[in-house]
Amino acid sequence: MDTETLFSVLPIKQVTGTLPMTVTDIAVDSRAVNAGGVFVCITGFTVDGHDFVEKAVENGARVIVASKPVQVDLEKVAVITVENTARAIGLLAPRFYGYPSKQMTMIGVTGTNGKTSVSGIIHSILLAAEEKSALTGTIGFNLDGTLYETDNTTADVLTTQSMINRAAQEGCNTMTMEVSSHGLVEGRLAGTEFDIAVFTNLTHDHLDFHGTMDNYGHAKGLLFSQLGQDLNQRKFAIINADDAWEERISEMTSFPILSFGIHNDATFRATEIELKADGTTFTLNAPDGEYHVDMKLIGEFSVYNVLAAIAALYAKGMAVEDIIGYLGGIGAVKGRMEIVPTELPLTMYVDYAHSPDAIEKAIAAVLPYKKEGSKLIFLIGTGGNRDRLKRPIMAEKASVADYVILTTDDPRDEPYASIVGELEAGMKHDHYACIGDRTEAVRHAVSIAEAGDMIIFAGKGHEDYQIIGSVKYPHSDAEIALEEAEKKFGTGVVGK
Ligand SMILES: CC(=O)N[C@H]1[C@@H](OP(=O)(O)OP(=O)(O)OC[C@H]2O[C@@H](n3ccc(=O)[nH]c3=O)[C@H](O)[C@@H]2O)O[C@H](CO)[C@@H](O)[C@@H]1O[C@H](C)C(=O)N[C@@H](C)C(=O)N[C@H](CCC(=O)O)C(=O)O
Ligand SMILES: Nc1ncnc2c1ncn2[C@@H]1O[C@H](COP(=O)(O)OP(=O)(O)OP(=O)(O)O)[C@@H](O)[C@H]1O
Repeated sequence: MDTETLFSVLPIKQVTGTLPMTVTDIAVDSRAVNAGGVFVCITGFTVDGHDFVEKAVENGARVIVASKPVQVDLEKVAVITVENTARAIGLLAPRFYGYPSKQMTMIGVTGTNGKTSVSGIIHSILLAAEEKSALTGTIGFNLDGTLYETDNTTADVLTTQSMINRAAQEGCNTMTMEVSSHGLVEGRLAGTEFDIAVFTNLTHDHLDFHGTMDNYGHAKGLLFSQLGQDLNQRKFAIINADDAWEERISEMTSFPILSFGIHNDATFRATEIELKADGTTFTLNAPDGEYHVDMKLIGEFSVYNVLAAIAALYAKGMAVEDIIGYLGGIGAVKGRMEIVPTELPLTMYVDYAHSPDAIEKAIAAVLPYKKEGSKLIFLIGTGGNRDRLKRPIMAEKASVADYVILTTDDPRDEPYASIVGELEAGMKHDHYACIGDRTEAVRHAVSIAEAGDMIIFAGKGHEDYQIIGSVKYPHSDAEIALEEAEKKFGTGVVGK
C-alpha cells in the first residue's frame, strides 16, 4: 500500500528517516513482521512493544510507529512518532484493509452471557439458508463453515480487520462478531462499522477489569454508540427488554430498537413457553404476527438467545417464517448445555457457565427434569488470577444443586486452595467436595453418581485445555467423565 494513503490517517508528531513509497504489511507483534512492513509498538499489560523494535527490524520492518524514542538505523528504517500507538493502530488497521466492514452486514453481539450462543445461532441459520457467513468469537473464526483458532473472544484490532477483510474477500455477506467489554474498552473494534448491535444481558462478571458494574455497563454500551449518527443508514439495536440495563443501553443509540423478551412488552416476545428435557416450544409474537416455535435448545435462557437471534436476522431482512424453519434443525451450541453422548443411565452436560447468572440459568434449565429420588451434581471451578469477587456468588448459585464439586478452571499461578476456598465461602449447604485438581474433581462427580442422576460440568464448555502456570495442558471434562462412567457402569458408552 502507498505510505501517503496509509499514514495520512494518523495525527503524526514527527517523522524521522525517509518513508518508503509503499509498505507491504502492518504488524503489532515483532515476530509477525514481514519484509517491507510497518511495526507498531504497543505498550501492553505484560511487555512493551517498543522493546522489540530490534527484532522487528531484523525481520524486515521498514517503518516503525512509536510513542517513545527507539534506536534504529535511520538510513534503513523510518520512525513515525505519535502520541498513542494503541489509537494509531486503530486508525491504521481499517485503512490498510480498506474498511472491509462496509462491504458486509456486520452484526455485533455483546452482553455478559449468551454472546457465543446468540452469534452461533445466527451463523447456523445463515449457513442453513445457504448464505455465505462468517463468525468470530470465543470458539474461533468460522469462515463459512471452516473454523480457525483465535486467542481472544474479540481479537486485537489488526487481527479483527484482517478477519473481516478475509470474510469480505471470500464473498461472505454477513459477519457476526462476539463483542467483549474488554474489546470495546481497548479499541479492538476501531473502524468496524456495525449494522446491527445486540445486547443480551448484564450481570456480575469481569469486575477485576472494569471495577464497577457502572463501568462494565458503560463498556457494553460502546457497541451501541458505535452504530454512529448517520441515520440515513439502515441500522438496528436489538435489546433485551427484560434486562435492568435495557433503558441505559437504549439511550446509547438513535437507531431503531427491536426489543425482545418474555416478561415485558417487546417487539419479539415469547409466550406460552413449554420447557422440555430435550427441547422447547413457544409462541413468538413478532411484528408481523404469531408463530409457533419448536426447537431443540433447552432452558429459558435459550429462549432469550433465540429471540435475540430472530430479531437480528429479521433486522437483516430475513422473513420470520424462514428463520423459524431453519431454527428447528439447530442443535446445542458447542459446549453450551451440550449432552455428553452415552447410553448409560446418567445424563451429563458440558457447559460454559462461569458467571453467577449463567450458573443459575444452567441449573434452572435441567432441574425440572430431575427424576424423583435422583440428584443433580454440579461441578464448577473458577480461573486463577481473575475476578475473585464473583467466586462465593458462583458457589451460592451452584448450591441449588443437590451436590456441588468446587474445583479450578484454568488456575494459572494461583494455588488451588485459595481458588476453592473462596468458592467454598458461598456454599449454602454442606453436600459438597473441594477438589482442586479438575481431573480428580470430574472423576469424583461420576464416582458419586447413581443411575438416573444428572451431572453438569460447568466452566470449560468447548475448551479442550486447562491452563496451569502458563502452560496449556490438554483437558476434556467429557472424556474423563466417559472413562470414569465406563469403569463404574460398565460398557455401553457411546461417543468415544
Ligand atoms: C488484559 C488484556 O486485555 N490482555 C490482552 C493484551 O495483552 P497484553 O497487553 O498483555 O500484551 P503484551 O503481551 O503485553 O504485548 C504488548 C505488545 O507487545 C508485542 N510483542 C510481544 C512480544 C514479542 O516478542 N514481540 C512483540 O512485539 C505484542 O504483540 C503486543 O502488541 O493484548 C493481547 C493481544 O491483543 C491480548 O491477547 C490479551 O488478552 C489476554 C490473552 C486476555 O486474557 N484478555 C482477557 C482479559 C480478554 O480480553 N477477554 C475478553 C473476553 C471476556 C469475556 O469472557 O467476555 C476477550 O475479548 O477475549
Ligand atoms: N442468555 C443467557 N443468559 C444467562 N445465561 C446464559 C445465556 N446464554 C447462555 N448462558 C449460560 O452462559 C454460558 C455461556 O454462554 P455463552 O458462551 O453463549 O456466553 P458468552 O457471553 O459468549 O460467554 P463468554 O463471554 O464467557 O464467552 C452457557 O454455557 C450457559 O450456561
